[in-house]
Amino acid sequence: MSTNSIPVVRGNGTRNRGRKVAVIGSGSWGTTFAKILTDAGCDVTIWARRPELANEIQVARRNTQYLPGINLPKGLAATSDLATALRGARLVFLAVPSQTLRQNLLDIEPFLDRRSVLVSLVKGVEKTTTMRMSEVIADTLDLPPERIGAVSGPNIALEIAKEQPTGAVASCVDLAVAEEIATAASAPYFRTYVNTDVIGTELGGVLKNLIALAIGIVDGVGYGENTKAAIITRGLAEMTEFSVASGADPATLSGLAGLGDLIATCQSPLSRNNTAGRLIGQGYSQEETREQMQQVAEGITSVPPVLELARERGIVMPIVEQVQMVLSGTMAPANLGPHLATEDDVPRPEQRLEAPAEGRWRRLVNRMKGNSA
Ligand SMILES: NC(=O)C1=CN([C@@H]2O[C@H](COP(=O)(O)OP(=O)(O)OC[C@H]3O[C@@H](n4cnc5c(N)ncnc54)[C@H](O)[C@@H]3O)[C@@H](O)[C@H]2O)C=CC1
Ligand SMILES: O=C(CO)COP(=O)(O)O
Repeated sequence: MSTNSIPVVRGNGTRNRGRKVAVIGSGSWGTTFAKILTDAGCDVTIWARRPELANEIQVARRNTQYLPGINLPKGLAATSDLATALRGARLVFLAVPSQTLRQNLLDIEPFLDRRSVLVSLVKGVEKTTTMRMSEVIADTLDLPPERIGAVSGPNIALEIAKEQPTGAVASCVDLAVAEEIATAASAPYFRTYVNTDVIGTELGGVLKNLIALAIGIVDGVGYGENTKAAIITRGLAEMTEFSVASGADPATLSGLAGLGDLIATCQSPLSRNNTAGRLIGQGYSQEETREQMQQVAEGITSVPPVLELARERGIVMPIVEQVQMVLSGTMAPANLGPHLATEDDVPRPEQRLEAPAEGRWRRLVNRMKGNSA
């Protein structure tokens, strides 16, 4: 059963004394998350692929490429050696691109403590398998679900690195483990709640990226707030329906990992997915957009596998379908929008219900649980 949004007391430095944790990946989110954990009082080592970046973090207390202008905390250790990063770490936070996670897991496997809990901070699905990141972890390392967690929420890295306050959800099927993760990751400017709905927590982070792409596209075209509000609102309905059909609790999608992250990503010019969409809306090709982006925009990679899963599950996602058509060049960006459906994609009568009604979600949940009601 999911226990949504149970607040966890903020870390105060002493609660985490002696708690050894590792962060794998030194991009914008890995570095910011390492700062949160350090500020929460954990003993943190961050791993960077490039020794020069590890050195910059360790010595200059900076990560100028990913977090310009941010001073990193003194206690944060950095290394490019996996064995050093992982030694004694009970919690291992993963902040690498979704498409490299499987290989990164194989690389870290020899150095993992046999009690380690692996926590995904990644908001993508694996393209070749359509797996969520917790599934990739279980598949690669053969870990039980009690040793796999996810953290997600409205978490634009640079804002948090500047200590602008926000929250997130730590999720694990074992509530005690979710609480352990949340305690480690609760700093004065970062409040972490817990739930046991890993599927909903992960899918919220994956799916909001697709809606943020749509928002970026219509922004690039020059449409205003009505268009964006319609896409956000209908986007949340698509996210919820897909997630529930995948086994999630609908309440998770109304929380920080769903609606919260959707709002942040759709509104922020710092969002890479939003920015990628905007470039596409302005007429740049997908290739040109990828070239211009210096950082990961997970949504572009997630669109095809999410649509594949949606079709398998009998879920219709008109906005995500339209994003796919724009990305593949078969629809003009100016035609994206729920109000602009062409004759071919006019919603079927059952899709015209303004929101997926409670009863419809309940039927989906029952179907997932094997009940016929
Ligand atoms: N930046 C943000 O605000 C947030 C990002 N996330 C998620 O965190 C994940 C990581 O994203 P960011 O740190 O933002 O990306 P980023 O683009 O800032 O950094 C990616 C990092 O991965 C490294 N990398 C690239 N290929 C690699 C490989 N083969 N093996 C290991 N490392 C490799 C890069 O060198 C870089 O350090 C993504 O799934 C993203 O959706 C989640 C919440 C917030
Ligand atoms: O996940 C994020 C905010 O919660 C970051 O979004 P982008 O990957 O679009 O920058």
